[in-house]
Amino acid sequence: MIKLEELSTAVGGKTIVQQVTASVNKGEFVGLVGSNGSGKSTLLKTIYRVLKPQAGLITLEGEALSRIPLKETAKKMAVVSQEAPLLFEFKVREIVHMGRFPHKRLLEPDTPADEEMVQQALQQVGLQDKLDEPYSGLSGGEKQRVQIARVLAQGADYLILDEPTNHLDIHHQLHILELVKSLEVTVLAALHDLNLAAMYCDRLLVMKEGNLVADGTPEEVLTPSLLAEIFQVQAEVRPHPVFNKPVITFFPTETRGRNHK
Ligand SMILES: Nc1ncnc2c1ncn2[C@@H]1O[C@H](COP(=O)(O)OP(=O)(O)OP(=O)(O)O)[C@@H](O)[C@H]1O
Repeated sequence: MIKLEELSTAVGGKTIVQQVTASVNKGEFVGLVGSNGSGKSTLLKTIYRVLKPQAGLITLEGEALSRIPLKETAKKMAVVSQEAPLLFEFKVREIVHMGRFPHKRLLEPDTPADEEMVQQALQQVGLQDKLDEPYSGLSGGEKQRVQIARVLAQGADYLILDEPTNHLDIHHQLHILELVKSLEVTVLAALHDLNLAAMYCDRLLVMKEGNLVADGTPEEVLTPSLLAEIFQVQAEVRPHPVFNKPVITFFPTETRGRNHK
């Protein structure tokens, strides 16, 4: 379980995340949603320890995160972040092997078991053919799938994903979210596509201007009034005809009301 207690984070002297109290229970797939600039990435960066909390506490399985050595955190928590600048040229297999680093001593060579995990992870994201290709030559969506493969190879119980599907076509969006869901790990993922969030998440946390303003199941949270408040859009929410999850239909701004006299 990841627990946030009154968590605040400042960037450049400005408090961005404001006193967020929330939890991600073991085995849950929790979506983090909110408008651009609402603080989702900043909150996730604080959880994966790129940023230090300004105030408050984060615990992982009951232990204060700040007291857990970074390498131990990496064994438990894998991250797909938005920015992954690479200064050197790596092959796809080398990127995925990086997922094994937390499990090894410095300069310890890769074992056949590591190699098998790497190959299996690439197979799971459908990129086994790209094993020896340069990472920099891949498309944005392929790079994102390699990052997911790295996370799979890491074998962590907690996944922190910052918009893990924003470069993917619809087939791969569904495939990756289904794959992540099937792992039965604990997931906290910032997602922009609210219909996908509704389909895959057990619970949604909604951010607005750095505050957590809603926390509940997709059915509880994704109401027309919340969508209007958070995203300034008019929308209709109905249950999915097969899966019974909420499906949101948005009304384009310029035709708002035209067909609904
Ligand atoms: N390094 C930084 N320096 C200054 N301001 C920052 C920095 N990082 C984030 N911010 C500010 O913090 C706010 C929240 O940004 P954050 O990236 O956390 O939002 P987000 O909800 O993830 O947005 P998006 O949906 O656009 O990815 C924004 O106003 C942003 O400008």
